[in-house]
Amino acid sequence: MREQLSCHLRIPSAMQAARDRTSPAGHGGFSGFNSESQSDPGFSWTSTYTPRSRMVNRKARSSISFRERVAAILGSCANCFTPRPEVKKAHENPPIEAHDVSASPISRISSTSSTSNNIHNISRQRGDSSQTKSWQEQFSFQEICQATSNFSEQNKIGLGNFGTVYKAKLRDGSIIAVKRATKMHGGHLSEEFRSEIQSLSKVEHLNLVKFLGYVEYEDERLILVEYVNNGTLRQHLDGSKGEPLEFAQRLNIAIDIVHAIAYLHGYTDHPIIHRDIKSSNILLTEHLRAKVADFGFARLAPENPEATHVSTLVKGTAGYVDPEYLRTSQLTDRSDVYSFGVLLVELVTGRRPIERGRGRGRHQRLTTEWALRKCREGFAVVVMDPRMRRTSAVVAAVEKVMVLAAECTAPDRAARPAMRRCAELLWSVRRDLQQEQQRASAASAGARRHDGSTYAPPSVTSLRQDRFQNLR
Ligand SMILES: Nc1ncnc2c1ncn2[C@@H]1O[C@H](COP(=O)(O)OP(=O)(O)OP(=O)(O)O)[C@@H](O)[C@H]1O
Repeated sequence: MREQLSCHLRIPSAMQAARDRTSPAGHGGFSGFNSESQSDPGFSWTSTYTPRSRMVNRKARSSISFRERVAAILGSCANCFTPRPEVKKAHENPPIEAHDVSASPISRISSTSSTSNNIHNISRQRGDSSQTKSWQEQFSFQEICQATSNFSEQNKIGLGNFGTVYKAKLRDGSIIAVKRATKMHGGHLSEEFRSEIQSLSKVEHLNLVKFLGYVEYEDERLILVEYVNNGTLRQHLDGSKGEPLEFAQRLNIAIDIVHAIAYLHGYTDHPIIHRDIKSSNILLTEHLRAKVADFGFARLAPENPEATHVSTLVKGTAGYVDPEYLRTSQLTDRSDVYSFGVLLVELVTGRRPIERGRGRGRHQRLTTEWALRKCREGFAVVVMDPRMRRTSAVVAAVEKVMVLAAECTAPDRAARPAMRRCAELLWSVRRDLQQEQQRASAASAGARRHDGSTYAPPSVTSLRQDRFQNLR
């Protein structure tokens, strides 16, 4: 753990360089990395696919120390391109009743204080001279009690392994999310760890949930993060939130996710591995922008450039964990790529990685295995979430995404593409889809103009089975 912590501390020195590589554009991509300029990379059909999704004992996760959980959540970060934390204003959210709580005297400390105390502030200096005013968030346990109406049921928004998540309204009207550790996660936080928190809090990206601060008070441990107001991707795929997502929206979400993870992996010479990429860790904004949350298991990639992995206790979520990581306990950025591949299948099918309710045996229960088998047989259209509209353009795009998913989930991690490569591929899929849809709508308009008939898109049966022919 000590080694891990020391790795974390080196991040900020290279932060600016990493920032520079990140595009301010929403679904755009990396700067200096123009999606339009990418030639259609096509797909190399060389990977072999024999997914071996396995269960991970979730109980093992509860043994994770508070330190480890916090360390990681911290990557939940911020938008590099705005001067202020993008917290929701009161008028955008249901009001939260704040009432007084009796609390022990709380003293404030600055983020630079070296004294042990119960309040921790994160200050961020912005390099942009137009945004010279650095901002500093200060939080006390008492304030958070008030902001959450004393951790009322009404303000409870979720429950995870770390603890309970609450919505909180700060005095300035901002809305944030507060993760309150269950007491078993308690423990004293060292100065070293506080310093680490300060460091990791500087990892910022539009598609990462911002870390705002933390509070340590008696046996209470609170992590304060940006509130993202439109539920998790899993809730949307389950249909418990919002309208059914169309494929183009899912593709945009995948691209947001790939940007966030590629950013972490490309974080200077000390990449960060998320380790728990899953649909319930993807939060959506009202505009369906995705933000990757919960660095619950994050840790840094190998510090030594010659080292190819870090050895670690296997952690993650059943169905998403890289089988090679499970087998060897050796973690690389390609373990995140595996989880991302599973997530791609989830986006296309709408199903969870493990569908316990679907009959006996592995036939349909292991979604990735099932879906890729269907694709290899030429039935990509069958695996599509039935709530999505199907056109030939969409089916063609789905096929490409499924091929990428097959590559990402290749048993041999050396065969898996880097996240940056995944981004390039998804950009090209989106570009092709948009062009195809524009052509179709132009043809439709033209057809109506000339003869009054409506445009009939090509049959979806014209699947390009050859895409999958080399996938085993
Ligand atoms: N920043 C946030 N903004 C809005 N809602 C959030 C936020 N963070 C978490 N939530 C809600 O709280 C729930 C629990 O989140 P948490 O990160 O603690 O656990 P989880 O990711 O669902 O599971 P696990 O602990 O296994 O990672 C989420 O599913 C989500 O509904």
